[in-house]
Amino acid sequence: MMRFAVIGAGGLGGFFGGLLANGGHEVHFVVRGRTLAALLDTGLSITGGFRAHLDRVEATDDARTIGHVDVVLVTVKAGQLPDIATQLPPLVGPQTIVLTMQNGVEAPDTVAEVVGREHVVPCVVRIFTQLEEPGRISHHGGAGSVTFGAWDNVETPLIEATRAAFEGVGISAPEPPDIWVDLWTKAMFIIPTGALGTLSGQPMGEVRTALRDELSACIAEIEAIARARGVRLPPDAVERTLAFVDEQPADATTSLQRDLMHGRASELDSQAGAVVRLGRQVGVPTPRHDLMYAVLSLRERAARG
Ligand SMILES: NC(=O)C1=CN([C@@H]2O[C@H](COP(=O)(O)OP(=O)(O)OC[C@H]3O[C@@H](n4cnc5c(N)ncnc54)[C@H](OP(=O)(O)O)[C@@H]3O)[C@@H](O)[C@H]2O)C=CC1
Ligand SMILES: CC(C)(CO)C(=O)C(=O)O
Repeated sequence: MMRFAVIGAGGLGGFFGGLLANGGHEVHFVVRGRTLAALLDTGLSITGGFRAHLDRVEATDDARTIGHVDVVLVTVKAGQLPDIATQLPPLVGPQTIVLTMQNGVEAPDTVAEVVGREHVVPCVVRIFTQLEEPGRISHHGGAGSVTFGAWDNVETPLIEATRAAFEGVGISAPEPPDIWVDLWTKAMFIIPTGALGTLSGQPMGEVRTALRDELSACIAEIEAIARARGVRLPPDAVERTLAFVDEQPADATTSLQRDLMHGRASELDSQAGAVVRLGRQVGVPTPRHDLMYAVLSLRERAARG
């Protein structure tokens, strides 16, 4: 059995932490406010395709009370990473690995600045979960997968054991050939579909047909940045991404899209914003993302009040 710390107990943190605790692993949640009170008072439940109920879970708002763990799951939203910087160091011993589960491509670097890249294991989640209320998580759709790998893609016994822990609780966790390819591949899917979907007010079925040329051009902007950064994408990365979009249910939307459509703060800055920033860094023009980011920033500002 392994020792985990899970920072945040929202859709992803509550889901993974709950399943791992239910599977007999030692899991400590690092949470705050209402979530801390709910976890300590009523435990944690997961509904949907995966189910679990835990009357009691270990939770604290101070990671120093936990000490070193084998694995940290960082599950706050990308924009919340700076707020947890002080919670990370007490959890990280010489061997500890820290999985960054955020959408977008910047979280591994952000977390590496705090704990060192030798501890960071970038992670890509292809599972849909939702925080219903503190301590109550729902799972939607298929079983999905979680992929992760070391910064240099070299498998270690601890990463292997973590894979086995996920698999042991029913979560597919295959070893990706190159985690950076995986991370950018998901970004090429989620960022353009989310931004175009929000701007048009349409789900993926409409975006991939009525806006196919724009979608393809947006994906190509992200592809160009990835290549400029040395990510070894396959030659037909754009076509593969379009094919993946085509496989999604016609009414699918992304979490960013749902957040902005409902007037909630979103991960716009770490998605379209990151494309604009990283494009400038490597000298790749991103005119479509520049425009989408500028327009959607007005919505984001309104949502943040
Ligand atoms: N859910 C999903 O299906 C998927 C999500 N992702 C990515 O995973 C990341 C997390 O998403 P998701 O789980 O849905 O988001 P949620 O908003 O459901 O969960 C984030 C949790 O982090 C907590 N949190 C924020 N700041 C702190 C802090 N300083 N200390 C302790 N807890 C904190 C929040 O609690 P509080 O109420 O206290 O703010 C909240 O419960 C995102 O980057 C998302 O893009 C990727 C793939 C799928
Ligand atoms: C599509 C999904 C749920 C993939 O798991 C996602 O990551 C998002 O909408 O932000």
